[in-house]
Amino acid sequence: MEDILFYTSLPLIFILFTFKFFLQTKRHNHQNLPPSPPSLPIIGHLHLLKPPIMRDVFAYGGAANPADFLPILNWFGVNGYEKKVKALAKRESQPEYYTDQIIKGLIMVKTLVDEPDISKLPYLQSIISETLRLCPAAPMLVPHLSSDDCIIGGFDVPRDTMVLVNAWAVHRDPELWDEPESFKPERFNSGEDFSHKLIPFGMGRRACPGAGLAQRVVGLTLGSLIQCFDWNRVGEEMVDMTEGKGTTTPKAIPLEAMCKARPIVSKVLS
Ligand code: HEM
Repeated sequence: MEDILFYTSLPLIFILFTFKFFLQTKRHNHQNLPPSPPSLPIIGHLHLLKPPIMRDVFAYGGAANPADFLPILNWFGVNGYEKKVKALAKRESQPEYYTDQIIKGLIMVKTLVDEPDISKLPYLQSIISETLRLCPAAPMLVPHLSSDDCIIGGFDVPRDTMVLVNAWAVHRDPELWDEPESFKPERFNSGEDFSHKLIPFGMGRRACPGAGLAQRVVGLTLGSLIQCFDWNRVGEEMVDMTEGKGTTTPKAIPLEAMCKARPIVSKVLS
């Protein structure tokens, strides 16, 4: 008799246990919902992601479904998880809204860009290289002094002469660059060796020793800014790229831009 009671109670205990697990999962999911992103200036005409949908996508994406472990629960209608995911799928069906860009964003938003990712983002690197080509931070590099009599480009240069390298002109030389005045990051994807004509860090023994560090930090900063915010101009006019005076090519008119936090920012702030 005791045996019969024991064996008949086993499924009951198992179902109760599973139900408890289900309730815990439910509570856990609700507790872990990240807060909505803080409201930042909104750019009116940009099509923005809906934060509540994103919040639910991330919450359900990481949740365990009890019915996956015990399919019998589906017969009893204890499949709230599945219902929620199906309802979410209906809320998300806006084909005109889900452009390739948005879909790529949804896949990559999962985690914040980190230093090891930078080398795997060649187009980001190309954007940085093209920016340094057109706007080298030190357009005349740093003044050098010839340590001996020498000939540079056919010119006799006596010892102790100050030598300036016009990197700005080298970077826009039509003999060296195709469409030198155009901003074309893709030119760096050709596999060509640019080390002799792209010289924002100088070259040779006195080249910038911080080039590797600078490229990583700029890549990480730019990557994070693109990943975390939607950007736009403040008005209709294009950004004024006129160069101001100074050794480090400041912009004549400081850059002003509008940004709107993407949902991933809530992850950073929470
Ligand atoms: C985007 C960022 C940077 C740019 C565009 C840049 C550019 C340059 C340039 C053009 C030179 C002169 C090279 C020459 O005359 O041939 C230089 C020199 C130098 N840079 Fe940078 N640099 C950057 C970041 C850094 C960082 C992050 C560090 C240090 C951590 C650094 C340290 C130095 C030093 C010590 C020199 C003098 C090297 C020497 O005279 O032997 N730079 N840099």
